[in-house]
Amino acid sequence: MTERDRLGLRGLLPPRVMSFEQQYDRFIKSFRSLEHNTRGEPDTIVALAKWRILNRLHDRNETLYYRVLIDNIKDFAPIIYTPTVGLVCENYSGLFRRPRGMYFSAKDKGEMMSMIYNWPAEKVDMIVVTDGSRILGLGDLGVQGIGIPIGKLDVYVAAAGINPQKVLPIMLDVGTNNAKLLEDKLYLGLRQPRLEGEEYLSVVDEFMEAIHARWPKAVIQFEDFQMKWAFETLQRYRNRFCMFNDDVQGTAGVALAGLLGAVRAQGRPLTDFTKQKIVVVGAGSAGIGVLNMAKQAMLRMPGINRSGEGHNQFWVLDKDGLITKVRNGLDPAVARFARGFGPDEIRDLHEGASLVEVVKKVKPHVLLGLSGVGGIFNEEVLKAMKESDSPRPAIFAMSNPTSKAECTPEDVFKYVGENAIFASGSPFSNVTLGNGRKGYANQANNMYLFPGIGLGALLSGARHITDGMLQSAAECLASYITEDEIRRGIIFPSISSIRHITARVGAAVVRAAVDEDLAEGRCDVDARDLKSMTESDTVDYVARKMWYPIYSPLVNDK
Ligand SMILES: NC(=O)C1=CN([C@@H]2O[C@H](COP(=O)(O)OP(=O)(O)OC[C@H]3O[C@@H](n4cnc5c(N)ncnc54)[C@H](O)[C@@H]3O)[C@@H](O)[C@H]2O)C=CC1
Ligand SMILES: CC(=O)C(=O)O
Ligand SMILES: [Mg+2]
Repeated sequence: MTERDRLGLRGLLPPRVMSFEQQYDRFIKSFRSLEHNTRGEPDTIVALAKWRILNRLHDRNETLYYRVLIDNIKDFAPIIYTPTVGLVCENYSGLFRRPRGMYFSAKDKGEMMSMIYNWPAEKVDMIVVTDGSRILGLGDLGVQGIGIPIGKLDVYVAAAGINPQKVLPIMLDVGTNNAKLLEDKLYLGLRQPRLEGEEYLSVVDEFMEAIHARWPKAVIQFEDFQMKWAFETLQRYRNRFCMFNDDVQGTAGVALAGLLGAVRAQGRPLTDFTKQKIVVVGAGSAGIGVLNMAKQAMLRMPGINRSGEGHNQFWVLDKDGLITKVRNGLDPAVARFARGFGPDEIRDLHEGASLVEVVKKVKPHVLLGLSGVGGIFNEEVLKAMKESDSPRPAIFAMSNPTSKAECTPEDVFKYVGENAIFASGSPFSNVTLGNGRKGYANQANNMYLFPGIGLGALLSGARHITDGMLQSAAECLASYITEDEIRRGIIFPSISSIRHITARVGAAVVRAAVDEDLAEGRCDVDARDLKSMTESDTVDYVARKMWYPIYSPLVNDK
């Protein structure tokens, strides 16, 4: 009541004061009754209804929203993140009620340095930016892609404890090539084809300079840019700004942790990673990111010729089938992984060979999908995986959202066998196998790493994010799982532990920055303080820095 008096609210609210706990319970109760009342309705209707009730809470009470999210992250991540966030982006024009974040468009050229000051918060720590050109596996969604930075930053708040007052979701609207959106009268973005070449880059350059001018210490995460711009912007900015590309670098670390888990699941030492035969379906920003990081990890292992010559454990397919050295016009990033034609190299395969042919001939240990093509690991492909040279064949169906997953866990345990290891980008339920055993549906999503990469980079005060920092993040995630869990087919921890995982990953990133002499520290913790911390001090420090949602008194009680 004192607070109401001091804020001039007496009479503007009903008399009874509800506690935080009561408000929390009331929300959860209304959420559960929504679940009950929509039982039997189509999945998309239910998903959007759940998203709406959470979004309304987000708009009116940030503290309660984030507490609800943190406490129920396993239940709510599929609503604010993949898969529902994909549906929200697709229907953004109809769902739009109020803006969130900032929108920089091609029309703002020359104005960005001043418009950045329109953002009302004094301080920004974490930025997620997209140009909407490749939203999950849903393609070019133009301005509607803003849902992705919003969802990613919700995960930052929940997992990394970034203060929600200091996050900024950003849409760079440079047009869209999606004909349906260009014709849609309700479409909220620029109705023009995407800028290309130098015109495109000059918009992104100006945007990056504007951000850097106002918040030089902010970490900038690039998200869901189409492949050519994902790689180009990463090369262009990674040594000049504190930025990373989550689809290329975050995904790679998560996939590497999963690949190492698959080696352990076979009861083999980690150094046997160099002998794994890995088929990757999808040679886009995510697939190539994974291949680069996996190759680097192999080259660090003992007994491997460090030039990497003669060592190609990967068979990579894109929409035109198996990629070989005779393919014309290959992007140099992809060409590194093209198969040659030596007797060992090609295994009776040919340029453009189909997935099923490749799996039958190679008998891979791992089949990893980042293709954006739902169901491409069909019955025939999965049955061929049963003949894998691994006693525990691993299938990673990493494309998002759920409709784009390369296969389901049910099909994997049915066609590949109960010993298979399964992981997917979007969440699936575990599968009940015979004898009361469980087939684990692991989630292999970059959400295990990006919050820790961003938080670690921020707290280290490093001016850029190096491969060493990313590698430490991946190794930290890989070592999180115990031998017993691995034996049972669990290769990723539960999303419920995301804060705990993020504190560790964040600390690993800080330590790597210290080791590379890049950590400058932040606020009252300087480079020397960071240097003097042990590993466990660093975990404590990172955990202590996490924001946690409670009502802070605005006035002190008498
Ligand atoms: N689980 C996770 O954490 C992540 C998942 N992803 C998912 O990965 C997917 C791909 O993302 P990007 O690599 O950025 O997209 P991209 O558009 O850059 O690449 C897609 C690749 O798939 C290939 N492809 C298309 N049709 C194919 C077919 N029928 N057979 C074989 N290959 C085919 C294309 O040729 C291209 O090489 C998306 O669905 C995205 O949601 C991306 C990042 C993280
Ligand atoms: C998870 C993610 O970043 C993607 O699907 O693009
Ligand atoms: Mg992404």
